[in-house]
Amino acid sequence: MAQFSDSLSHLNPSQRQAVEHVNGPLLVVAGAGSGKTRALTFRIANLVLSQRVDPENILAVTFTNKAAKEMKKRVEDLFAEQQSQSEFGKPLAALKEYEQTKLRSRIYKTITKDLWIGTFHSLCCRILRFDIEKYKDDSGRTWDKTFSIFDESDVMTIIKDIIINKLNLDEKKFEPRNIRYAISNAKNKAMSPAEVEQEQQNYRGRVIADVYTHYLNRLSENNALDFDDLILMPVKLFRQNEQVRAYWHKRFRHILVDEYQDTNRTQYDLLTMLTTNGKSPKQFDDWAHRSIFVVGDADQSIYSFRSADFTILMGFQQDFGDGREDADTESMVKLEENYRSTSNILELANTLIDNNTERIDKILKATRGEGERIYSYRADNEIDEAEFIVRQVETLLRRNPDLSYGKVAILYRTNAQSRVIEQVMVERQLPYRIVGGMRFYDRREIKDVLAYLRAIANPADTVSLLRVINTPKRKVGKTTVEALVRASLELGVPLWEILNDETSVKTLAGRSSKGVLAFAEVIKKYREQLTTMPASELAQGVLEDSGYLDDLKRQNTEEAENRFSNVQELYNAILQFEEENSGEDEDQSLVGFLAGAALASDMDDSSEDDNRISMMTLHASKGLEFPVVFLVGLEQGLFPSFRSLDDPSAIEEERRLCYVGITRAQERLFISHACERRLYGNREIATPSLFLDEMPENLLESNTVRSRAKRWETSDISKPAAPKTKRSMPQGSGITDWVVGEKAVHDSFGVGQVTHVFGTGKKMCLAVKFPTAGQKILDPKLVPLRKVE
Ligand SMILES: Nc1ncnc2c1ncn2[C@@H]1O[C@H](COP(=O)(O)OP(=O)(O)OP(=O)(O)O)[C@@H](O)[C@H]1O
Ligand SMILES: [Mg+2]
Repeated sequence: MAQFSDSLSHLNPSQRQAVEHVNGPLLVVAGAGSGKTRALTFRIANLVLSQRVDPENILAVTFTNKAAKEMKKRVEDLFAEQQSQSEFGKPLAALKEYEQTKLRSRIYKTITKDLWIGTFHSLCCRILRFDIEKYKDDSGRTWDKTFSIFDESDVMTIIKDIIINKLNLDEKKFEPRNIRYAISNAKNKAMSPAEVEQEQQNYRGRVIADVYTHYLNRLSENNALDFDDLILMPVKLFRQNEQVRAYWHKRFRHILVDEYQDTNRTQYDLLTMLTTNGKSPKQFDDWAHRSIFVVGDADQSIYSFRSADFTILMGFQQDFGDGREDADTESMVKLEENYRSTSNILELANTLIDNNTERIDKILKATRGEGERIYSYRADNEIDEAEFIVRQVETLLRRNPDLSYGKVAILYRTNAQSRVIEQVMVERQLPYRIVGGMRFYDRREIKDVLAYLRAIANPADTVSLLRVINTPKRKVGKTTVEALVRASLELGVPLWEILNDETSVKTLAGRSSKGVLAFAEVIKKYREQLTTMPASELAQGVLEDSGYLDDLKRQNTEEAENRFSNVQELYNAILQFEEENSGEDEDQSLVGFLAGAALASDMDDSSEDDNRISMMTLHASKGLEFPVVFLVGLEQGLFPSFRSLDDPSAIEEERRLCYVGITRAQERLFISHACERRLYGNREIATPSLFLDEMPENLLESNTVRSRAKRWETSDISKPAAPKTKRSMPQGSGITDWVVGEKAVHDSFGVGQVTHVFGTGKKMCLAVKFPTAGQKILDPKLVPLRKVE
């Protein structure tokens, strides 16, 4: 019978050493395309298939959804091949199609359910779905399992609301985006609002701390987390609760991390706590049945703006390797052969990265032939650049029958660059897809549907309720919404409690109350069926009852049709989720689906095999490879970016990004720059990138003699005018007849106590708590309310 160890012959001796090193810590460092990810996936297969490790004991982490998907696919292939040999005695390809499908679907289950392969965010989300109820933050805030995950636009909505409406600040002086950035930074450094204030010691620091506090409250009131919390919270929970930590430590006996150079401190803390159960790695003495295996390349560290720190990679051996008494094996393996690129491409990459000073020299030898020279194109402008790409793709495909659109990638520095290229591709009818660009889950209609579902699943999620309270239009105006929100804030109860009470809604919403009540009715109806109705049925029901689908149909425009088919695609995703989780003890609930959706990226990824040109930013291209690569926009101020121009270490990071881009190419690499470019609305003369200057002439072929780079002096990127500051709600100062604490008699509800007085004079309303009917908001001018003497 074939053994998995036979497959190890597809590895070189160093890779094999890495794969077969079973317990203890191991670091694999190596340049691009040297088979790090391959070693990691083989190692997973080897642990399960040769070492008989239970898949549940394995955790493999990486940074992007696309990379995680790729990793799952590679592991699935290895498992399938092995299973086919041992069950049928022949290779997978020799099986009948239905046998292959059956085998693969069985393996797919193991890989997605037992084996944890995913991004840091998805891993943490899964942990929190088990244990979040055991967590309490420093101010006693708590969350429950139905938590929502707020994305960047939800977060900005909250921050803006706090700055403008809550604190009445000028958003021009305190730009929401900057404040958001400061808060995220503080969170990642585990700083509390008080510590932020202390550190800055000025008015701005006080404002940030203030917004930060309100923001934290708002998240917990909504039973929601942001992306920073997803990783921080498990770390804090592990510090707080030894039992929880010990459970996960025991479970993940083998931890594997790809792209380790991009870990930040929090992620490092999480990994260490899982590995050593809170002990310092040096003191940890139970390596007999566990391992931590990390692979990375410091030259590909490109996420310092998200606090990634490649010194963590460099410190691995010191942290985990040295000083261990049972360190009988080496704790580091180097891989020195590149299997991906032609030697011309590799030499270009190696020469470029050699200009960085903050690096450790390493060897990366080519194993493939010289290949063709790199073609460098100087375009007149961005349109000419796009036309060049399209022309080249057409020619390459005509001349080379083995090539197809799916083997071509276009990489750029910023998302904005894609538009012109897309336009030309559409004109020339070339199929393409944007990888990780406008995410499926960021589209308006998808966010609307998810908001409905989140509002149903999580009663505290006010942000979602507000998103759809008037979508489709139900004649619920801004004033009504403000009145409802104000009441919930003043009473300190979730908005839902107000919406769920007919009397209160009628009082506050007046003529709009019909729309509000209809909306609340739908949410209520499905909330009652949350645990009994399958997620797909629930989604369909809510979309029909809310009028959302009808509204799209009625619009009868191409755009609405598009949106309609996206909504259908989401429905398909829910069905798929249910199928994948159809086992007895599996989570098929709406809450389970929503957690996955919050973390998913581009749904286009699912059609992996389709034959389209891939377009993406350089950041999104990490870990991937393509036979043909176009690296565009090599201009000063664009790549390297203008922000990095006066900062040597930022330039080094841009250079690493360029290194990542070049090393994605297997056979052919095209690089281009334009002499003039319109970007962010301004037409600018562009100067070739300094990186072009650093590339050896003998490797390049070009449509022009290159001129030496001149620095791009200025970059006047004007910001769009900020919207006008909203006025805060007027505060009356009249005297009311009613005071808090007074008793009131209502014809139907009986005797109650006034708990709150809203507004004054004609606008006055009361919140009254009745022993049987609960809290109601009432307008004493409209309903008979008597005082009790
Ligand atoms: N020993 C080997 N023999 C033949 N091909 C190999 C070998 N190791 C890796 N490869 C191939 O080389 C290519 C690069 O491998 P892989 O993606 O694992 O590299 P990597 O080091 O992870 O690259 P990156 O740094 O870009 O993430 C892949 O196509 C892989 O299948
Ligand atoms: Mg890799």
